[in-house]
Amino acid sequence: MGALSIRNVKKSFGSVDILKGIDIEVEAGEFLILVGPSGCGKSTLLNMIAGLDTPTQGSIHIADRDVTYALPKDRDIAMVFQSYALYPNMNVAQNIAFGLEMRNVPKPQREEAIQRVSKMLQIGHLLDRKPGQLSGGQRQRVAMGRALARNPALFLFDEPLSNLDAKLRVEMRAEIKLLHQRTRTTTVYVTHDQVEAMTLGDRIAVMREGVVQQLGTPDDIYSRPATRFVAEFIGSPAMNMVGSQRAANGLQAAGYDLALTAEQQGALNAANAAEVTYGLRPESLAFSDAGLPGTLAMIEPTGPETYALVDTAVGQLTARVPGKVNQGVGDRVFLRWSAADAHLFDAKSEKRVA
Ligand SMILES: Nc1ncnc2c1ncn2[C@@H]1O[C@H](COP(=O)(O)OP(=O)(O)OP(=O)(O)O)[C@@H](O)[C@H]1O
Repeated sequence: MGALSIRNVKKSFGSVDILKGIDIEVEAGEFLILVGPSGCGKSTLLNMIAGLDTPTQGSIHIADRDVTYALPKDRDIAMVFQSYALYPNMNVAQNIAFGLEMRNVPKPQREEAIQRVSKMLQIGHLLDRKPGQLSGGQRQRVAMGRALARNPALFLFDEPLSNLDAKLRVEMRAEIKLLHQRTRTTTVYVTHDQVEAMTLGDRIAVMREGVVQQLGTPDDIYSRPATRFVAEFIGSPAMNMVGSQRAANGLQAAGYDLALTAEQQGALNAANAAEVTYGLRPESLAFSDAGLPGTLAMIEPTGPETYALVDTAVGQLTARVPGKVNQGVGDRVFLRWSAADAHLFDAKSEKRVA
């Protein structure tokens, strides 16, 4: 059995069902991401793992122990929040050691823990400062230090980086990853940021309206999204979605034949879907001398690559091309792609067909 089992967990507030039966098994040492749009129930689920709330139905097991109704302090977990929740009157060392003191850990061991985590997080020079004398990134490091001092069985993070500016967020993200590589503490990390999800997670649970739509490795989620929602939620710019109909020899959108592989054709025949959403990641599109004709509507250079919005008969498509684009707005262009790069979804059920 795993380090954390979430079994058929449901949660309702009054008559509103917020979580609709969540099943997740987390292995020891794994870094699991819960990601999804605002209001999908990520924090509600995390709070139940932490013991800050109880499920309406189902159970939660940590290290094979049923903790569904156990108090947070009896769960051997440590939690890091978006708001650092440091004690303003205590210095950094006291903040780090506070949890240990509450558990009556003797002073020499507390000192040892302060040294260990402050070295790991490179905050040794800040131990005498109060939280008010620290930057946002330093505060978040102290909050992590406090959690690490305890050597918990399970680390829980609730959007820990969302209060930091963009540059610091990238730095702290790398630090959290390094920290996990070093400690291998089983971790559940809530975010609505798909880049954090992709870069940090061993596996990602993509949630929508209280349901896990897909649970898989970052590569599974990106390369084989199980639903249209997952396909559009992960990846930036978002996957292009073209509405299409079955035709005698494949798929058509606005009279244009969309290329299919033999395998996709077979899956389509088996799926019996009349309307199909044909998805193409922006990086799957390239400019060419022939292909789908269109007009360049907008050019967004980012430096290493350019996002080009192209108006075509099948709708506006975003292409993500390396380097610069030589053409200008209003120019006629042709888009080309490999059929194998297309993602097919049943337009009705929104589930992946191929
Ligand atoms: N105590 C509560 N009483 C009633 N409704 C609640 C309560 N707590 C949360 N909700 C509702 O449950 C839903 C899920 O909330 P939750 O905070 O889990 O979402 P989230 O995915 O973490 O979103 P965010 O990214 O915005 O934090 C929301 O619609 C929220 O309004």
